[in-house]
Amino acid sequence: MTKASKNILSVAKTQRKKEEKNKKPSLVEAAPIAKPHTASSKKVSTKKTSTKPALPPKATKKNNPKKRPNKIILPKAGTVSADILDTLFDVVTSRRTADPAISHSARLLAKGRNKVAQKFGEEAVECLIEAASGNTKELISESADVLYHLIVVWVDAGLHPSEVWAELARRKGISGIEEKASRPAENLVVPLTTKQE
Ligand SMILES: N=c1c2ncn([C@@H]3O[C@H](COP(=O)(O)OP(=O)(O)OP(=O)(O)O)[C@@H](O)[C@H]3O)c2ncn1[C@@H]1O[C@H](COP(=O)(O)O)[C@@H](O)[C@H]1O
Repeated sequence: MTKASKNILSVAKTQRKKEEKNKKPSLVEAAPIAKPHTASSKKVSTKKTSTKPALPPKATKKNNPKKRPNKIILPKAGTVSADILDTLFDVVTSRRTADPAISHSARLLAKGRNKVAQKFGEEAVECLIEAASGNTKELISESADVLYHLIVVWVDAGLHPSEVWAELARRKGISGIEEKASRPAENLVVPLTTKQE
């Protein structure tokens, strides 16, 4: 190596160190970096150092793929639609004939209607406990359990989600208060006991 190229290498290293000190590289920047365009490097690079490879980036915690832990990227709230319920229904339906040894849905469905209904009730109670306790994070998890087990109930009952969606659509725009007031008088529940008795 000539004295001139040693000097260039030394200038490049110092420059790179300065740059790394001033900013944290992103994953995109982890690609090999080009040599800095200093006046001296430009002058000589066309002759003696043009064939030399660029210096590899220094491994840091952020750009070293060997040290980066595998991250599971979960969908963010707002990026998944309720269509996932229809997909889940199709999956659980397909499990009716699956091996109970490898499918929780198959195992549950094989236990019969009472067990399916009981599991849904248990999950609903767990959900309401989290709601009443104000535990938002746990409420998300328990709500997902409730929806899954409700879908198992539907599969067991031979009911298609579109029937429930249609019922919700029918109710759209009808206030619950208005609907209750329009019920026939015989449907009103009369208390069996009163405080006067
Ligand atoms: N969303 C769910 C889901 N939510 C909860 N669970 C399971 O429901 C079970 C509830 O646990 P519990 O201990 O309360 O109930 P348990 O194991 O029946 O116990 P016991 O009450 O009988 O004593 C757990 O095993 C959970 O993993 C679910 N299992 C499956 N799904 C979905 O259903 C798909 C099909 O699953 P498999 O049928 O297992 O292939 C999966 O890909 C998921 O998308």
